[in-house]
Amino acid sequence: MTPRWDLLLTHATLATLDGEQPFGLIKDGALACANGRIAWVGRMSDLPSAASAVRTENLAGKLLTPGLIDCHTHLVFAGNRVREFDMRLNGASYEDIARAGGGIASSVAAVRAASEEELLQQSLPRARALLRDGVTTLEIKSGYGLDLANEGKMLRVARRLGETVGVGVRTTYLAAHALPPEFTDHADGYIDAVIAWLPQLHAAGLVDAVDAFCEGIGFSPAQTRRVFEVARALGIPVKLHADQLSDLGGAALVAEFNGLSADHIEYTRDDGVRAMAAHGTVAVLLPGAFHLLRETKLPPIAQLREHGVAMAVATDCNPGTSPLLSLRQAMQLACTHFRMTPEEALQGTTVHAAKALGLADRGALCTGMRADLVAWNVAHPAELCYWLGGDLAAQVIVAGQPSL
Ligand SMILES: O=C(O)CC[C@@H]1NC(=O)NC1=O
Ligand SMILES: [Fe+3]
Repeated sequence: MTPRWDLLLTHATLATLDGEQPFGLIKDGALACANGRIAWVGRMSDLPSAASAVRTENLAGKLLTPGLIDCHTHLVFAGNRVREFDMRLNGASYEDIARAGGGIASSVAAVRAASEEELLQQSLPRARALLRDGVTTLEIKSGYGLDLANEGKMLRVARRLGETVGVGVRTTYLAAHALPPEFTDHADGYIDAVIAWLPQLHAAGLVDAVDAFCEGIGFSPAQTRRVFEVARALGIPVKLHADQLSDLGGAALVAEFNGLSADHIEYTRDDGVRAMAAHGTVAVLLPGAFHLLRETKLPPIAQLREHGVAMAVATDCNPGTSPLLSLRQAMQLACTHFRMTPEEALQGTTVHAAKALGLADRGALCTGMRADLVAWNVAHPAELCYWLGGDLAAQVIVAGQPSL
């Protein structure tokens, strides 16, 4: 039977992220889409001669990759915190600012004051900026509402962003991000509330995963564990802001719950890496926050490689530690600061990022996967980590449809 495709892209340099070749590279390749899925991928010389498509486009050697997946963002927020940026340039630490009532708390006030529509309108430009730079799936966390109504507002805005911009969105409930003013000095009572709100938000279809900020200026391992136990009882996967500023054993804790990912992990020790390897927990590396905070403690990249822990890379787009609007820039920082290879960085924003979100239908150029694709104005995948800035995405295709 002659295949009848919707779209056929020819003469492309395919970075499939599949197979034995570095980047899964196929020179002079072709890829066909049908009904939003990849229907055929391979060498031009193997293309079925009778194949035809509604639209055929010759990419003339351009690089074609899977759509990029930003697996860790706080993209929904109001206002910004440029003043803190200036304070940090003058020597204040992230903790100093948080303890002085700035930091996350100031974003909480702004989100609570914003309507759902205002929050959507302020967040749309950030989602569109990431899309223009090749992102076709976004994870978006709550965590600036810190009460039921405002956490729900954030999660609804996250869902609406996906519908409005036309990208895939996975939501993460991060009410355990900071202590709201009404619970000052009463962290355990706030965790009771965080746990109480979860079933209702999950029943409303707003929660795909649960996260917490396990840190000296966040919540303790014991408080984190309480949240995770309720998530597990509800069948919701977990992930964790783990060991970012100190070693609290966060990576081992989220691995114990078969967590999707441990994120940041600058201070994670070998036992945490081994636990992640044993449980298939992905390491999500966030070089934007490392860079903006001028952190010096590197995540345990060598141990992650040694133990075969999948490494993802994300923007951590947020107004405090990582106002980063380019996942490609995060890849560049991951190579420059963390010495990841360009192949590891691209794996980190495709196949490994999909794993960090529990998604098996995207992240590589394989038959049957979602036809989320980016055609780039470059010839080799390493250039995605090489160029700083620039407008490299020639076409972004989501579920087989051009999105730009
Ligand atoms: O500063 C913010 O607004 C969020 C910072 C972000 N959240 C977290 O737990 N760690 C981070 O880097
Ligand atoms: Fe974060």
